[in-house]
Amino acid sequence: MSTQNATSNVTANEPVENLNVLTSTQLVIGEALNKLGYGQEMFELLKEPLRVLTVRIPVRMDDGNVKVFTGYRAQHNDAVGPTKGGIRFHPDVTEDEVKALAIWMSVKCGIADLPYGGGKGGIICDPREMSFRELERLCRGYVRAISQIVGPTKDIPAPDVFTNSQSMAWMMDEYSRIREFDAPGFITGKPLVLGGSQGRDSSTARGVAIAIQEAAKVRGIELKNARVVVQGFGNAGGYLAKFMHDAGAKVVGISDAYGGLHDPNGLDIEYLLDRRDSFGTVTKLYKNVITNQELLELDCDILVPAAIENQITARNAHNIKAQIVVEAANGPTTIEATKILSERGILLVPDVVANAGGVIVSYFEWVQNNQGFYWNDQEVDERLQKIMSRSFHTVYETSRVRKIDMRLAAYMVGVRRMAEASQLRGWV
Ligand SMILES: NC(=O)C1=CN([C@@H]2O[C@H](COP(=O)(O)OP(=O)(O)OC[C@H]3O[C@@H](n4cnc5c(N)ncnc54)[C@H](O)[C@@H]3O)[C@@H](O)[C@H]2O)C=CC1
Ligand SMILES: O=C(O)CCC(=O)C(=O)O
Repeated sequence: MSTQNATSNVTANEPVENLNVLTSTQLVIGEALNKLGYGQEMFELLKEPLRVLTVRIPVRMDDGNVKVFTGYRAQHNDAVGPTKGGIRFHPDVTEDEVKALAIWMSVKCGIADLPYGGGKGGIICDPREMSFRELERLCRGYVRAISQIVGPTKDIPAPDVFTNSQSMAWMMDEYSRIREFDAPGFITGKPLVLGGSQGRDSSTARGVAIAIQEAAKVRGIELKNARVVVQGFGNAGGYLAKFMHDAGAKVVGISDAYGGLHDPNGLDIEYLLDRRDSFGTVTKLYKNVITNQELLELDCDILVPAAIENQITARNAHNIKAQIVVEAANGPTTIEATKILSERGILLVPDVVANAGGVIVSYFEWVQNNQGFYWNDQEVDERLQKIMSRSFHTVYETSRVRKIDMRLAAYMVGVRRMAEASQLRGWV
């Protein structure tokens, strides 16, 4: 093993804040590997995905014209097992973003001790502007384009931003047709009747709620009447707002891509969920909306970014009022902002710990598909609870003992198994 500094080819003190999620992730990976005693070779292996496929997907639109979409599938590291991770449909998808998302999946699976490496997919598109049938054709076209590199024992996709159980159903059907056998274990997040798991729909938020409970406990905050702000009102944010409301907390702010709603006395979450569309949009129905930036700076006890990347940055980290920030979204806080929050004594529970509930129940779904025997709601929930609280405390203790922030602690915990497996396979 080389003893050279693992971060040597990434600039550590950039004068301008780094908003590139891939290079900023590489900094943390490098720092974690250094602390674990690994050198440059391991960093070279883990700093990028092993495989990234770029595909062009022609789709016949409803008006008769053909539109060609660009998509990606990245597989970070499969030393531990098949790669796993969601598929994102969003106009801002980039190759670097998909690569970073795949690396985060590896770290997440390492912390939760799931037998997977990380993968992720994305298509540059705006599903809010597409019809149901156009979306079906896009989902099927994407599966045809990536079918050679995915599969139940190779790489198992799942939902992410602007994809859902219907998208998974189409993708599973297309894969089953190509392979000429029924293949429910190819993808997770499916509808229940197609081999989905109880609890997968709400599992990301359920996991975030468990992380919030544990964080509140260590900070001595009562959840009852705690003021919570949630950015993003889709799968993760919507369920989370409901769980917080059900736990007796006061959800004083929520938002979607078009703005936020604020009521210091608590919002009517049931009503808002009822009025929300399938893309997690609700604020378009209101005149008095605040911006997403204003939302993040609201007076509250617990802040949950549950939308997209780079929302808490060096520009607004000094203005965050919450005592606890729990990342339901992937990558919502920059490295610079992580430092600022940590210096200000704010407890930041990072994405790779907090939002792992989704992939944990996806793993349960895959196990159930493989064994052909299905668990009830309670069995899923108990297993999820166990893994989530174990992950939280392992990372929290590492951060306390090493006197480092929870993000770096999480990476130390998360990369260890993948590094060891890569070494045992003789890759490094
Ligand atoms: N769905 C899942 O199982 C998991 C999701 N996540 C992460 O949670 C986050 C949210 O994902 P989902 O809830 O699944 O997506 P979703 O598609 O169900 O909802 C996304 C929400 O974010 C809002 N949004 C989109 N662009 C925005 C912008 N520029 N500014 C503010 N809000 C914006 C949308 O309006 C919507 O309310 C993402 O970072 C995703 O990677 C993490 C783990 C698992
Ligand atoms: O459920 C899964 O397999 C992946 C979920 C996901 O994409 C994520 O955790 O970011």
